[in-house]
Formats: sequence, C-alpha cells, structure tokens
Amino acid sequence: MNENVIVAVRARPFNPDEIKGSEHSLWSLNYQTIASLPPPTLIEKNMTTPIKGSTTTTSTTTSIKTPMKTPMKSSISTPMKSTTATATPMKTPSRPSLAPVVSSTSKFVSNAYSFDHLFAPDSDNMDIYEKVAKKVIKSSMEGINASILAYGQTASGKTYTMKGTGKKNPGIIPLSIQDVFTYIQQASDKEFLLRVSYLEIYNEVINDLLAPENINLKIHEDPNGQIYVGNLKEEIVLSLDHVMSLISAGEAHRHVGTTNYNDQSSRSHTIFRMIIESKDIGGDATTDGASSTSGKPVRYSCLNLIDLAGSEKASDGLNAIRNKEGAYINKSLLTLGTVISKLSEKANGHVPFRDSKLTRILQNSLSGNSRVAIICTITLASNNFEETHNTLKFASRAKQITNNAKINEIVDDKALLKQYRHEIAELKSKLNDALNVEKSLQTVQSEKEKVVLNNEELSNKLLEAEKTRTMLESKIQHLTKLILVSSSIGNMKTKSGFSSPSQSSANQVATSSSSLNLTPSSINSQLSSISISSPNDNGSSSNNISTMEKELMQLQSKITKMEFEMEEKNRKIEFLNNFNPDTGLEKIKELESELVQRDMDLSLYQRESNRLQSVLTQKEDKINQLESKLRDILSKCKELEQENQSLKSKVDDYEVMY
Ligand SMILES: Nc1ncnc2c1ncn2[C@@H]1O[C@H](COP(=O)(O)OP(=O)(O)OP(=O)(O)O)[C@@H](O)[C@H]1O
Repeated sequence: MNENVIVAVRARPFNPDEIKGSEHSLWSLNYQTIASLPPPTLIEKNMTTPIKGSTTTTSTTTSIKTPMKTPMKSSISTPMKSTTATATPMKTPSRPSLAPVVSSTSKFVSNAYSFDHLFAPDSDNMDIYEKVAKKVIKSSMEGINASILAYGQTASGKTYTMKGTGKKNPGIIPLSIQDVFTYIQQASDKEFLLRVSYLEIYNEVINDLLAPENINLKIHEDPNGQIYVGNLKEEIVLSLDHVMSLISAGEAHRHVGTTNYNDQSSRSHTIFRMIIESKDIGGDATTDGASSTSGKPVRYSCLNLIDLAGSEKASDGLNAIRNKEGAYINKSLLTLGTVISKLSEKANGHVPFRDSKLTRILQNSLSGNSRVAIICTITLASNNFEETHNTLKFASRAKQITNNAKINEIVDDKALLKQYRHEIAELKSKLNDALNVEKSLQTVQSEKEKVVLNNEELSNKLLEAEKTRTMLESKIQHLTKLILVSSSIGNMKTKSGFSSPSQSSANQVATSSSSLNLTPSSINSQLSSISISSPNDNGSSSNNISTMEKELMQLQSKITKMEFEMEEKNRKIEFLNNFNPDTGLEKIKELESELVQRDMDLSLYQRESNRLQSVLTQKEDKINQLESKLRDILSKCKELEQENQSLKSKVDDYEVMY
C-alpha cells in the first residue's frame, strides 16, 4: 500500500530551567497545526501585554496572537470549531503546510505546519501510542515492516517518549512490545517467532547493546538489497518481561552523558529491532503440537523502534568529548535530514544513504517497503525557537515521503520459523530414538547390575565352598591318620599273632586280649560299632574315608565348575560393559535366564556343602569318641599286660616250685 510517512509532533512541557528563566511560548497549537507567534517586540502597541500563565490554545486571529508565558494546554484531540479567521487553515490538511502566513497587521510572517498528529504538553505517552504507534505495530504483526522513530533537538523528550520513565509511564517501546504479546495471545490461529537485537551508533561506530563485546560492527547488504548489521546478536524472546530485561541490560551499555541541556542526554542513536515471523496454523495442527503447515508461507517483518540522539548547538557540550559526540550526532542528523529531503522531493536523484551509518541502516525503512512513523519532539520555549523550527521543517519534509509497504511472505525454508519447525520435528524423532536407546540402556544397566550382584554372591559362595573344601581336606587328613592307627591294630592280628612281648603295645593289647576276650577282632568290632557313618556309609571306617574322599572330589569338581562359571560371568560382564543396545538385549535376557539357572545350581551346591559340613562335624565327634575309647582300650591293654606279666611270673614261680 502506498502511504506517506506518519508524522506526529509532540511538545513537552516547560522544564524547571525554562520556567525559572521566564521563557514563553512562541508557538500556538491548534488541532493538527502548529504556528509560530511573533516575538513580543512585534506585538502591536494596541495589543494587550502578554498574558502570564495563559493556557489558551486559540490560534491567531487577524491580529497576531499573544505569546504565552507557560506551556499551553492543547485541545487538539478534538478539532476546534472556532469561527475566527486563523493564520493557517484549521481543517485537517492532507499534506502539511509550509506556507508562510503573513499577518495583516505587521511584517511578521508566521510559519504554520500541519501534521497527522499534534500533541500538546499535557499529552501522555499512552495518547501518543494509541494514536500514532498502535496501528503501525499491528501492521508489523501482519508481516509489514515498520519503523517508529523519535527525532528532535536535545532535551526535547525523545527518550521520554520512546522509553518512558518506568512502569507508571511506559513509552512507545514498552507499550509496543506489550501490544505485540497481546496480539500473539489473541491470534490463536497463528504461531510466531520473535527475535530482537539492540544496537547503538555512537560517534559513527555501531555497538551491540545486547553483546557489549561486539563493537564497531559493519553494515552489509544482501543480494536482495536488504541492509543488515553483521555479527549483531539476535535473541529469541518469549515474553514481555524477557524483552524488557534485555532492553534494560542493553540500556546499561548505551552512551549517556550530561550536557548543558540534559542531565541524561543520549549520546548515541539506538535502534531496537524486533523480527517477527508468523504462520497460520489453521486447523491442521498435529496432535503433538507440531503443525503440518510447512507448505504455508511465513510472514516476516522487521520492526525498528529508534531513539535518536538530539541535535545540539556546537556550544552545548560541556567538554571536548561532549563536543565531539555532538558533532557526530549533528552530522548524522544532517545526513538524515538530507536523505529525508531527497526522498520527499520524489526525484530520482542520488539519495546519500551511505553518508551516515544511521541513514544506511534506515535505508530499507525510509525508501520503500515499510510503514514509518516519526514522532518529532519539540519544546515551545522561545529560547529554542530556531531548533523547534528546524525540527518542524524536518517533520514537514518527512511527511512528503511515500512508502510502499507490503506484506512480506517467505514461501521457501528461509524463514527461521520454518527452519525451527523442521528442527523441532527432527529433534522430536531423535528424542524418541534417544528415549528408546535410554530405555534399552536402562534395561541393560539393570541386567548388568543383577549380573554383578549375582557374580558377587557367586564369589562369596565360591569362597565359602573353598573354605569348606580346605577344612574338609584337613579333617579328612587328620581322620585318615587316626583310622590308619586303628587299622594297623587290626592288621597285627593277621600278620604277627600275640606271642612277642617286644611287639608294640597294640600288639601286646592283642596278645593279652585273647585271654581277656579283647581280641583285635573284638576291638575292630568295637571300632565298627562306634565308627563314623555317613548316609551312604556301609559302616566301615575305610569306607567312610573313601566316601568322604569321593564327596571331596565331587565338591572339588563342583568348585572347579563354579570357578569356570565365574570366569564365564566375568567375561559376560565385560561383554555387558561394551554392550550395544541394538544387539545385546536378547543376549542379556539369555544370560539372565542362565544366571537364574546357575543361581539354583549354586544354592544346590551350597546345600550339599552344608550337608557335608554337618556330616563332617558328626564324624569328628565320633572320632573324638573313638579316640577316647581307644585311649581307654590302650590303658586296659597296659593293665592287662601288667596282669599278664604278673601271671607269667606266677606261672614261672609255680614251675620252679613244682
Ligand atoms: N512530555 C514530557 N513530559 C514531562 N517531562 C518530559 C517530557 N518530555 C521530556 N521530559 C523531560 O525532559 C528531560 C529531557 O528529556 P529526554 O531525555 O527524553 O530528552 P531527549 O530528547 O531524549 O534528549 P537527548 O537528545 O539529549 O537525549 C527529561 O528530564 C524528561 O523527563
């Protein structure tokens, strides 16, 4: 759509210095028109003296209007219905008027300018937002590039207008951002992607306010003729608070300083930019929240909210730094003025966009596909008459510029919104894969833990079994020793008889036992009666031992088997550590069932080992008993031997006697 730049003029109230200095207004405001008043010296003698504190907003009559002492209140929100003749036409003009108005009663030439909106000193930021910015913001939400900028001399209220003074008095920037999010909230059939950047142009150097380490950035032009700043940080934003926190972080890096006119004078131009991408989600959103609207175009717009530094007189700076800053500011504003002037002439001549960073960055906005609103801030004080006049001239020229803003649509995949949608879909599928892998890994992990646990148990059991084996071995050894002694007593009977007194005591026992009916066979039978019996025992000691040895061998072979299993399990644990979830899960299950089987075997072995242990204990008791009986028998044998000796000597005596 072809549209002229929207121009609004805002007059701020007199500041304390101006009030103290008894400044008066040399301007009259009437609806959309502002006209200059003659200086007091020109007021005809027959006129009344200037009315102190007058708040009249009536425009000049046939005679020149009296200058006002204090900032006037404006009734500009409703058109005046005055029937008095005015120096300038009071109708809403379609074009601003630059025509000088000549008073009929003096040589004074009044300049009157008409704009789309004129805001008197008592207006507030919300008024300005509602009347100037709101529709521009709405356009930007619909895919139309937009720029809103504040222009004016130093201390005229640009920052006050653009940023406001906190939550109670927000300026155009916070109000716009708030509206952006309200719009998104209400547009239930659309999805949006917002990203912001924030830069300043200080002394013709571009600095990134969101990434202060990015300084002296360069301007580039893409193949489509779009101007952009390279390496500028763009942050995706999700809420009003998020944006505001970025802005206030950026503000901390902006160059601000004290001048003669403003304690907090902006020493740089700032451009807050929001890239708005939007896409209809229509009715075909998929259940997982992803939309299947990939074929639909993405609307794309660039919203610039610009707070310019103010023009100032060369002598305004307090020191060399301020003067240098002022010189850069003035130079770039002069270039902006020239650019605006050239664009307003509508001739096809050269437009010096490249003469300043500011105009170069604003090139796309000022020269075509963008809605532009300029808020020119002025002071009505007579001591700034010249600057205010210049601002109004600038504003009038800007009003001549026609732009052709249109909705920007991207059909291919260049829009970040589409790229993000693709990425989200890809990531979702990757996430699913990852979840599956995670599940498998969790199973593997728990299988592994089980195997490790089983292995530990197995190790403990193996240790126990080995202990048991060692104990069994030593007991069997001990038992074997004892039984061999007993056997040799039995053997004596068959090999040597009982005749030789020089034979061992056991033999002697055997000899004497014949007379006492304590023959080796009877001892043997006594031994048998007290012999150790295992469940499979046939009752003989040698059988006991061989049974135990057999059991021991079985146990040994079981232990060997268990050791082998342990090794195998260790191999499997190693295998699990290097487990590949795709192939290993089945094997883990097999292993698990094998492990369960092994577990059962192991507890069987354990039971067997316990049984053997108790048999051994039993046998040990019996051996102890046997030992004590053996001792008794031996002592009886000794007694018998002694008896035998005495009997022998008695027999000898008898033989001697008879
Ligand atoms: N409409 C207004 N109502 C009340 N106070 C205002 C208004 N406009 C500006 N002021 C006050 O005037 C002073 C200068 O305003 P501001 O800093 O916004 O000017 P500026 O044009 O941004 O100046 P500079 O170009 O030096 O940065 C501030 O103290 C501000 O609060």
